[in-house]
Amino acid sequence: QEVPDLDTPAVPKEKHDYQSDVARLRKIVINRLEDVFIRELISNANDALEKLRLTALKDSSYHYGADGLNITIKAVKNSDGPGGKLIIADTGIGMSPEELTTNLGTLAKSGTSDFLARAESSDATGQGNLIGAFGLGFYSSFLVADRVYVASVPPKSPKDPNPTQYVFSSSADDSSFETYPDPRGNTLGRGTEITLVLKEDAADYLDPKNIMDLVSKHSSFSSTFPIYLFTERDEEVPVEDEENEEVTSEDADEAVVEEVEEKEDKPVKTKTVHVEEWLQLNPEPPIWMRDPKDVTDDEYERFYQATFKDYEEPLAWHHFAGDSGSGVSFRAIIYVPSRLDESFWQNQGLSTSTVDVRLMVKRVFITSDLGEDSLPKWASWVKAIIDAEDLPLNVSRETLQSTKFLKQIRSIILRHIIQMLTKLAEEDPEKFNKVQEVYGTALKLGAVEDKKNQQKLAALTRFASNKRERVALDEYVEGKRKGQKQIFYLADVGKSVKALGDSVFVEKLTARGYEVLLLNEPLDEILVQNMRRWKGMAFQDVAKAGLEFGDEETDPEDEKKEQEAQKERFQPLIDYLKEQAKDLVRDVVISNRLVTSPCAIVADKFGYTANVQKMMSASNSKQAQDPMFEFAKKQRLLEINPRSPLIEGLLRRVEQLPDEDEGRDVEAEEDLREVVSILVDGALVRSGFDVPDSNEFFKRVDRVLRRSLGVSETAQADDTVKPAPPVDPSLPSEEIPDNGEHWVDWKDIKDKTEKAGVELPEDLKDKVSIELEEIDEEGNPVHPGHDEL
Ligand SMILES: Nc1ncnc2c1ncn2[C@@H]1O[C@H](COP(=O)(O)OP(=O)(O)OP(=O)(O)O)[C@@H](O)[C@H]1O
Repeated sequence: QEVPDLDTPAVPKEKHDYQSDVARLRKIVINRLEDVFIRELISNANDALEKLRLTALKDSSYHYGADGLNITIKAVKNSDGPGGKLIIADTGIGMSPEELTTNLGTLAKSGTSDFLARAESSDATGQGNLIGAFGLGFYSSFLVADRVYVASVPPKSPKDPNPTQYVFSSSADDSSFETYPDPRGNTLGRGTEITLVLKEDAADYLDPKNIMDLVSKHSSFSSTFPIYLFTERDEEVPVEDEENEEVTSEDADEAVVEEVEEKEDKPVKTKTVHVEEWLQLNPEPPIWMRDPKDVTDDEYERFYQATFKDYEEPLAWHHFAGDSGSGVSFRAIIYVPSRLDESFWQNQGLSTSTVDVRLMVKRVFITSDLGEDSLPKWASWVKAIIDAEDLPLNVSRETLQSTKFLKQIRSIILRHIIQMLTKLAEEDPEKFNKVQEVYGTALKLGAVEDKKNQQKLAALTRFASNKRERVALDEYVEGKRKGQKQIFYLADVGKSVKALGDSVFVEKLTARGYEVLLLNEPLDEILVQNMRRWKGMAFQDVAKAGLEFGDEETDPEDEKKEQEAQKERFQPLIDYLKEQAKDLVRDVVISNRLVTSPCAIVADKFGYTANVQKMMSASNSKQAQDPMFEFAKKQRLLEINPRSPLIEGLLRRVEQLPDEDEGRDVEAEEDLREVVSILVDGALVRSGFDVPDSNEFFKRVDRVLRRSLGVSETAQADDTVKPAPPVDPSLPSEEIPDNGEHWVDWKDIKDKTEKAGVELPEDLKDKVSIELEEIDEEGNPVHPGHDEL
């Protein structure tokens, strides 16, 4: 039966304006020719089919019956000239007239403006990727089509037992679109048919071979439903036996003798037939159902890109089958994307996006919303597809919840992602390094937050150290020195690893060959404090009291004696320092951690390290004003290095101070106090703390410098300054011409100001004369001979 054309002038049409973003978007898309359109349309068709299947699962009044769920592609060449149409149809959920208008005429997606900004500003390269990445699906049709018709009709339902098929029509350069009832009537029964009237230069897409290539390149994984391509060809087929027999039987009598010969010689009669065939383009079972041995890396990558709409390749994946423990067997693939979304650290709370974990039952997509069982924050970047074999197919989310399966999925995925990364660390260190670069901090977050998996996750974390770029805790333990019972670390958020390595606290450990973890990420210190020990070794902050090398007992007897002697010898200095620095530290001790530095400030066991103190002050929380904070702040020790010549010199000076009955030398005492105070402040800075009063500190440094240079301590700098001249109200206000440029080139100013003077505009030059005179601070002329000017 002849159907009226899709677009007849007789039909009354409703005209709509595109939402402005859509107009912007179409401009970008249309100007960049890419092959992605077919992938986008297939992916939309797949979504529509999935939606229908889900709806039918939940609502039994919908059924898709025996007519199947599929996607078809058909190229139709123009009979009267070059060019033609490409028709992509699906038997999915379809769209009502209102849906045609809202879905295709508006962009509701939140990321769209962002995309527009990026796409408009970037150059043409990689646009296909961008389009794919942002899934701007339907509009990519205009890459290849001058005009696009979308005919669509929703399935019959009790609410609408007789839905009308509607058409959306728009040309590539229109800023509006039309909708109208399809003049052909309801030709689809159910679903959507997209007709692309191909541009002249897109005629290649009329060749089925090219479409086959494209689909296998971009879309073989975009759909779990069969994709059929219409093919037609002329074929020479042998004429049917019956006909042949008819011919031979006529002259059967004569032919008997020569039968054999005749059969060989006589050309087989053939005829040309026109064969039309729907060829399935994706005959393979879905990738997760296949044996991992038979799936190539390329297939895994393309499947990932198509399913999770990521234009980059995944870093790693793991394909496995298993049993949930509650009797549900499943197959799954989990992927590690090559980058962590920028929003990862910004989003508060649990955030898994809708495509991240796709739960299927017997190949049927059920949900990607695991609700309260979604992955914990640290693993929220995992992309997974999981297909359960034996759940009842009519599962709704509610019944799913009660099957315990969702909860199990969560721990299954977490377990496997940890297993996979652990294996990767052992077998492919290079790739694991990449994983570290992207997910290092997320894994640390996991080790802090996911108590159940803490040990395994902590084993996957890596830290910088004074010996290696990256070290695992287990590697640290392996490399420990004899007797060593502590894992040494120094933490200072934001400092470079090098600066940490150069710290006074690390110098001795480095010199003696101990490994020190250099922690500069916010989560590092939280993690080690949270875990307290690893494989029986306690974490020890090297900036804190309690540092033990573990070989102290084995020190030879005479060495111990020497230490005792040292303590005795330095006692006068220790007493003196204790008194001088009593506001800053609780005690003064001889250090076992310094090599070349004269002294350092060390946090007591329960005091705050510089790092913690900084974080607390910066957070400006109530905590910082808490008296406990003040108390903990002072829980510090001043450690002095007996081998430093400076300390040795200081000891001599303290000993030389005349005591009360000898008559005090006030000046010498003052001198010494100043030196000590600078030394202690220096130690604070060197140990990462702030000096209590930096003005005082620099004044003292200033005085000591004067003394060492032999400059008078009381001589004042000439502190007269030239006051800023007032504005003369009798002159017109100075106007700075606004030429739109607000940046002034410093060089211009310099050239012009080399000589004092005033630049007059050309037209004023002979009308105005200006005299300049130099004035002093009080505003009096400096050169009485100014009238010579
Ligand atoms: N074949 C189709 N059947 C039913 N609805 C469709 C079809 N194609 C598009 N739509 C509807 O039009 C909307 C817009 O499609 P478009 O491709 O522009 O974006 P999208 O599919 O939402 O995004 P993405 O491509 O990232 O999934 C879809 O969300 C869907 O509701």
